[in-house]
Amino acid sequence: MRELELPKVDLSGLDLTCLNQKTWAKARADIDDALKHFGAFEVVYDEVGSELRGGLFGQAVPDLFAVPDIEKLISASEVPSHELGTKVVLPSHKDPNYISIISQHNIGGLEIETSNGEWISTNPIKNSFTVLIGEAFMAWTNGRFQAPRHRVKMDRSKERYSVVFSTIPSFSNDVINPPKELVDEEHPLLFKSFKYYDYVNFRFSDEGERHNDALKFYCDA
Ligand SMILES: O=C(O)CCC(=O)C(=O)O
Ligand SMILES: [Fe+2]
Repeated sequence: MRELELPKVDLSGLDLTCLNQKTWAKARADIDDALKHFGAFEVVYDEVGSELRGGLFGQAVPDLFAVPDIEKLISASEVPSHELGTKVVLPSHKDPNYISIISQHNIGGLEIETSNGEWISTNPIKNSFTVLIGEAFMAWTNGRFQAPRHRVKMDRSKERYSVVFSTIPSFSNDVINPPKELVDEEHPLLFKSFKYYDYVNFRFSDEGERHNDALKFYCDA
C-alpha cells in the first residue's frame, strides 16, 4: 500500500510584491485544496536558507535548552530504558490557534490524522515546513477547513528539536467570527462567536481537557 503523504506546495521564488500573478493563483488553489482535505500541507520555501536553519537549530535552540530551568525539565523527562522504542511522545491534539508552521530538525515524528482516522507521517526536507491550521481558523472559515489532530511519535532515546511558529489573535481584538461571505443557507453558522483567550483558558482547564471536541462544546451554534 502506498504511504499517504501531505500535499506539497512550493512557494519558492514567488514574488511577495505581486500577489496577482498566475503562480500565486496556483499556489492559493493548491493551499485551498490541501486545507479542505487535510487542514495541513508541507510548504517548500527555499528562501529560508540552510544558514538560518543552521543558526536556529545549531545554536539558538540548543542555547535555549542550556538554560538551567529548562534543563531541569528535560532531565525530569528522561526516559527509563524499558520504555525505549518508537512511542507517542506528544499525544494527539488540535492546536487552538490560527496557523502553526512547524520546523523539525533531523528527527521527524510529527504525524497528521486524516478525516478517516489514518495517520500521515511528515517527511520534512531541508527547505520545507509543515503548516497546519488550528481551531480558531477552522471557526473563522465556518468549518470550510478542519483543524487536524496531530501527534509526535519517535524513538525516545533520540534527541529531537522542533520549532513551532504560531499565529494567534491579538489580546485586544480576539473575537472569532467568520466573515459574512462564509455563512449562508448551504453553510449555516457552525460556531457562535467567541473570545479566543477565554476559549484557550477553558480548553486547558480540567473541564476543557475532558472534552474530545472542546470547541464544539464551548460554542456550538
Ligand atoms: O513538535 C512538533 O512537531 C509538533 C508540536 C505540536 O504539535 C505543538 O506544539 O502543538
Ligand atoms: Fe500541536
